[in-house]
Amino acid sequence: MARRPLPRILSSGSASITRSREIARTAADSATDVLHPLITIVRGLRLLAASGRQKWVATPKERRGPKLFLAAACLLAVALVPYGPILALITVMGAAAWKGRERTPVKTGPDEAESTRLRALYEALVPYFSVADDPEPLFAHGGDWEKAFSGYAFDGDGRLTRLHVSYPAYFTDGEAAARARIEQLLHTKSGRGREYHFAWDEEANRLVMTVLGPLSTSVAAQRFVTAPGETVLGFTDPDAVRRTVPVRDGDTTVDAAPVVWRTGNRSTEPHLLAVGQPGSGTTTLIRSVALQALQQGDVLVVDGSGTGEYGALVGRTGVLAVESGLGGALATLEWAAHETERRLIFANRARQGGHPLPEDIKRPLWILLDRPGVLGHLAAADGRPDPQELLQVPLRHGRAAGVTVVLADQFDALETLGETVRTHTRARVVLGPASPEQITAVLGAEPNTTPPAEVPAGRGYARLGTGPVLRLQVPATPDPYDEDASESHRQAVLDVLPERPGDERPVAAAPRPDDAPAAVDAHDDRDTTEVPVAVEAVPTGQLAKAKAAIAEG
Ligand SMILES: Nc1ncnc2c1ncn2[C@@H]1O[C@H](COP(=O)(O)OP(=O)(O)OP(=O)(O)O)[C@@H](O)[C@H]1O
Repeated sequence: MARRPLPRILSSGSASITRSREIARTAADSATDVLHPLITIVRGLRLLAASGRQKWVATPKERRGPKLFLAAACLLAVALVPYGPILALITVMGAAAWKGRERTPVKTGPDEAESTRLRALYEALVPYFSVADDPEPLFAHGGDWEKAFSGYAFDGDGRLTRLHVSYPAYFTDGEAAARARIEQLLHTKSGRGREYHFAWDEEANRLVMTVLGPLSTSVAAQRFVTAPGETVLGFTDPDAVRRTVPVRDGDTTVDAAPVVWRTGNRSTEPHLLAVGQPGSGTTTLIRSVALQALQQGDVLVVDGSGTGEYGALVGRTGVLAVESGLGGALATLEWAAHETERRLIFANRARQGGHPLPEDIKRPLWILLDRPGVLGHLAAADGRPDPQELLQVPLRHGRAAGVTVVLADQFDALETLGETVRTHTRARVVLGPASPEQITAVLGAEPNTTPPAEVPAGRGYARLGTGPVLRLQVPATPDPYDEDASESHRQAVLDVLPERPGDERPVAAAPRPDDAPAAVDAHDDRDTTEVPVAVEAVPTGQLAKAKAAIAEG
């Protein structure tokens, strides 16, 4: 059926109506612009009159007479003074203009979009925070969300950044699963991709959700202001720890909140285990710990990944060995086990005899083991003992002997870690993207934040013993020979690296005490029988003897 055209009056009429409306709107806008000063003065006069009336009403009756007399006298004076009335008029107009000026309105409540968001959140929480026979439900479909949300804040994009939720006392906030459901829901509804912190106040039945800003990634390796025996694992949220340290951040110095790990014979977490996905920054963490350890102690590095990422440490003062081959690793760890026993015996003798500790056992010894899982695999294939077995003595007795063990591995190697390692590494770190379950498996507790799916390298969580789970950003400590790393960060590492005594000589020929192990070149010698040549240069060293024995059989 052919469509009949609209009557002319209707089709052209609507266009002319729209045009007239536009003209009227433009005229109104222009008039408002022109009359704006007048409108301001009138508004101001109205406000002045209102405030005058209020003052008059508030004046006690017995004082009204004198006030009236004073006002009349002023008026008379103004009238008699030359140009008085004109000046008075200008003053009143000026005061009215000032009073009537438009001020930015103070925001007193959520706008429409924000109210809609809060209502949606409230409705989503109803099934979790209500029961059928509650006579006065705080959460009910179509209920009053303002009673349940006592505080809230939004960012410039209209996304929630803080929310205070009051919940009914019968909600099972003691159950981790119940809490996790609420956290998951709030996290999802408030926008993914950000990290949320949840603080449950079980006594007051209140939950505070806060969106956490990202931790700074610009702090690089440097000499941190710490006491002897303290190592900065990284930096966390300012309100999570009680202390701050001044750190260089680019060209400025800022106060940062450190995650400080205490080692030594009073430490309750004498050894550390770091776990992450490949590329999450565990090697960088070990490098950062090594640089700090070298300020007061000696370091043995065993690099199971064999990628030569510790090459910059080779031959530095205090670096006793950097090993990556299985044979060398076994020998080094065997030496470390004997050294732990020796230190223990001498320390006991000194204590029993009432003497101070001998100088040669005072310097802390650090055993840094990256990817022990790989070495364990190689050892099993070659019918040799797992290097982890040699760690039993340092792990068990290291605290009293001034020996600290740091291990790092990937999630998939967690099962290969033995019982001794698990029991004695009470300082724990998880780096990189990880599920709440993975984090809980390593730290023994859930983080009270929602781990985001994407995190920069060196970002994760730390837990010292039974302490709280802390967010962590490890200082940027790249391999200074890694040309892909930032030049300033590489230079920062070079600045804190100890010197190489006699840089012009071969590393192995550097002078060492007789019983100290040799500085061994960090080649990835996957040959499991060959002992690195450097060891032969110190035939009197204990490490050399141990290596020779292992090489023989
Ligand atoms: N804290 C950090 N700050 C800045 N960059 C970092 C940090 N940690 C690691 N990186 C960068 O991330 C990359 C991987 O780091 P790293 O080698 O330490 O990871 P990994 O966990 O040992 O990985 P893999 O075991 O696969 O070698 C490197 O380029 C390193 O410079």
